[in-house]
Amino acid sequence: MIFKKTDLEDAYIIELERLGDSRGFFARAFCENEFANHGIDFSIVQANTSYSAKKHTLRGMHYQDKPYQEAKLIKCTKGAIFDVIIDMRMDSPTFKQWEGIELSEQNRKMLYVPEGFAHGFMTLEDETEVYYPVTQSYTPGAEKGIRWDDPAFNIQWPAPAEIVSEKDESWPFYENTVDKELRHQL
Ligand SMILES: Cc1cn([C@H]2C[C@H](O)[C@@H](COP(=O)(O)OP(=O)(O)O[C@H]3O[C@@H](C)C(=O)[C@@H](O)[C@H]3O)O2)c(=O)[nH]c1=O
Repeated sequence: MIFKKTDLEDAYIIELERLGDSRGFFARAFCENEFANHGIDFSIVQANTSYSAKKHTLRGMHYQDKPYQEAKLIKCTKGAIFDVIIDMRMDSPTFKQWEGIELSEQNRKMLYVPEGFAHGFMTLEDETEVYYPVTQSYTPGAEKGIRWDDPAFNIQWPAPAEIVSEKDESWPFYENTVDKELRHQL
């Protein structure tokens, strides 16, 4: 696995290290030891698949509150997404910064999302599937979100969002509530 630092502290783009032969190639999609070599303890407790029928469906921006924070390893197995993370850790040098990367069936890249980051994506093709192991069980009471179009972050999505869930439409704007909640947790 090839780990490449992103501009955000502790987040990585991971590319496959292909061992090719006449059949095709073999590559690790996860390796506990290689993660440990990068200082990451990634203990999978759940793995999710999401399917979106339509291009420009947007899911996000999601995270779980302390003590249920989760790390995620995002891989697009069919179609393509613009995957976005925001560093929500108040003590991080990249606090409140966002980064986006295209993950696709073709490029086979993965994004390692550390605990304390909000995560979301926009599909770039119809019939897109995303597969992602996570390090925490789903905890509905700890589910949090911020709006994908929040001016506090100004995420540059590649297209207007066409399909968004009611839940994602109803997340608060950061400056109104999230900032106060996060400060309260410190
Ligand atoms: C996330 C999740 C949802 N659900 C249920 C709740 C609901 O009935 C249905 C759909 O949930 P949501 O609308 O929250 O699904 P979705 O908007 O796809 O949520 C996901 O978005 C991406 C961006 C992430 O980063 C994930 O961690 C997760 O938050 O599935 C579970 O049972 N387990 C889970 O782990």
